[in-house]
This record gives sequence, structure tokens and C-alpha cells, in this order.
Amino acid sequence: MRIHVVGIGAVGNFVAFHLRRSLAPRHSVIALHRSETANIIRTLPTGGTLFVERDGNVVSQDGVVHMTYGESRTRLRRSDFPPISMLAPDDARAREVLGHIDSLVVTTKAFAVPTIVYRLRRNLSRDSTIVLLHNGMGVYERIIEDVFPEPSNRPNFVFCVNTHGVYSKGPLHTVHCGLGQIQLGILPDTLGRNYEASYHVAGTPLQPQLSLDDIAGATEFDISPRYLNLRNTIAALIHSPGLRASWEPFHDVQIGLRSKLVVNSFVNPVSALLQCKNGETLRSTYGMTVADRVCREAERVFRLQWAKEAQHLQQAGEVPNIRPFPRQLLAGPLRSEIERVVELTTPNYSSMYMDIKLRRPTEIDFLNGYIIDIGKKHGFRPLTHMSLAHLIKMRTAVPLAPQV
Ligand SMILES: CC(C)(CO)C(=O)C(=O)O
Repeated sequence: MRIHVVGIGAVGNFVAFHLRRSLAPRHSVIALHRSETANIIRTLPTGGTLFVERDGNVVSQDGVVHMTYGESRTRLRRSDFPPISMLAPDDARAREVLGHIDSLVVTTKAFAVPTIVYRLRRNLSRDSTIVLLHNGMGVYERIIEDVFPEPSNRPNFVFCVNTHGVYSKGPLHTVHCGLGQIQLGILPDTLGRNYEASYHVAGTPLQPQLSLDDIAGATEFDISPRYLNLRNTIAALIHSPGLRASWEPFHDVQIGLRSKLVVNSFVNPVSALLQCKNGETLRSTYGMTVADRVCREAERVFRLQWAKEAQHLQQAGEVPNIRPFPRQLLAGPLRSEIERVVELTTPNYSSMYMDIKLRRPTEIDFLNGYIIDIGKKHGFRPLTHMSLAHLIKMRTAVPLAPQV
């Protein structure tokens, strides 16, 4: 198989590193770069070697193929790069024109994802699998609206909740500072295959299991590339020990995504505005009050969203599929989750802290912005989220003075 990773920052480098480490050499891992980044990589003394650092130990990984992406399907010639480290010895095809992308892991910032998928649209088809590994929510909706409006032509999509703490020490060098995990959930098939069939079979044992055979059976005759690529992608990710990834029912991942959304909607803007470490966001009663309000408003928005979805299911005659509002999305458990993450990442700087510090665009529209949009759609204005989002936009418009 060929697995492409686009957005080789801290997370992308981490994912490409671990995939290359665990996959057999006959499979290719291809890192896709913007031409500016490719130019930087060309000049690195270590070539295309990837590095991941943990507790001060730096481990290197060769064999990831580096290519640029763009409208013109630019091919990077071998002579563009220092030899050896850039080239997987087994991978002659990957050095050709980009071609069809079977499997794409997108690890860029949320706001960049729709544009990247759009740019790669000619390399993608309904046989592709796209893994979305970003902070926040609302990106998928933009992708399908802008790039894949027709459901029957849509690739498979995998949503992720990533709790690994990573930051970039330089190009192709990730520091893994918080051991987390990655939950993967596959969006239901637009063509009707039930990827979770074994899990939902009535009368299953106490611990129901998802089965890769429900995606594409190992003994299935004449298997469609759509399902084979999805199966291979999930298998590659969950069998890569360093990623600590697990495939879970989509319903659970949707809850995980919302819970993490609320954590990020508090920690990220507050730490960015105060220019403080994560641990400091809850150090005063003022911080705690803001966290309480963020959670209460989020619960209200999620309840409205849940009720609307239940109404749709009812109208479609799918009453057995209506589930009660999940406990994890009540304000209390959301607040405890914020505390847990703040405690775990006390000495860390959030990604938005770094974005503001380095005067980069932030992901606010996909964090608090998502909660605001859903709230407004249902006639509720979440004022604390609105204030945090406004303040971040003000901070972006009036950037921090450069440090002297
Ligand atoms: C959980 C948290 C806040 C850790 O820093 C994070 O995900 C981020 O910085 O984006």
C-alpha cells in the first residue's frame, strides 16, 4: 500500500515516523510538502530523515519518501534531494507523478484542511480513504460542501481524537512530550456497507468487537478498492505501536471529539490570550468560572444538536437508533475533563499559545467557532465562547509585539 501524509508539522512527522517504522518495506509512506517546505527540507544536513524525541532520546527514521503537492502534480526529481535518506529503496512508483491517492492522512491545522483536500481532489476518488487528524470540528462539513458534494463520489472519511502531546523542534523533528492515544472512527459508508456490523449484532458478548472483515473480508472475492484501501489504512494505523491508535465505534468517537473540542475551547484561547502555560489557565477562581461557563454553554449546544438529530431519526422512522444524550457531554464531566487535561499538560504551551506567539492564524473558528455556529443554528448564543473567539480575533488583528 501507499499511504500519504500531508502537513508535516509536529503531528504529521510523528505519524509518518511511526507508520514507516511499523509498515513492511514493500509499503510506502509518502510525506507531502508544500514547495516552500520541500525547499527547506532539501537544505537539511540530515536529508529526509525523520526524528522523534522522547524524554531526551532522539530516534531517527529513514525511508519516508518526500514529495510536493499542488495543482500541477509536480514531481520532485531524485536530484532535487540529497540521496539515500530521501528515498525508500523499494519505492520506484512513489517518485513518479503523485497519481491516485489510496490513503491520505491530513495532519495540518484545521483551517488548511479543506484547501489541501481541494488541491488534491484530482488524486482522490471514492476509492480513497481520508484520515482527518486535526483539532476542532466542522472541517468535514466544509470539505464535503466544497469538494465532494455528491455522496456517492465521496471518499471514506476517518475522524480522529488525538491526545498525544507533541511539538516541533525544527523541520522533521517532533518532540513527543505527552503520551496519549488516537481514537479512530469511520464515518458511515455513503454506499451502505456497515463497517460496524459485528459490533452491533444483537446478542453479542459483553465486550463487542469491531472487525476489519466488516470493512473488507479477508476472503471476500473481487473486493472493491474502496473497501480494501479503508481496511489497509485502519490496519496500518492500529498496528503501529508508537501511535497507540484504536478503531472505535463512530458514535463513541463523535463524543470524544466533542469532549476534546470543549477542552480546546477553554485551554487554547485562555492560554493564548494570557500567554501562559496550560496549568495556569485554572489557577485562579476567575479561570475556573470561565471553564464552568464554557462547559455549561457547550452542554446546551450539544443538547440542541442531539435533539435535532433525534428528530431527524424519528422522522426517518429510525427510532431504535435514537440514543440518550451522552453523560460525557454534561457540563460536570466536561469540566472534569478540562481539569484532567490541564493537570496532564500543566507545563505545556497550547497550540494556540504558539500560534499567537508566532503570529500565525489560529484554529478558533473550528473550536469555539464551531460551538457558536451550532448554537446559533438552534437559536442559542453561547456568550462565553463568543467572547473568547472575539478576543482571539482581536489578538490576531493586533498581534503581540515582537520580543526584544
Ligand atoms: C490539549 C491541548 C490544550 C494540549 O496543549 C491541545 O490539544 C492543544 O494545545 O491544542
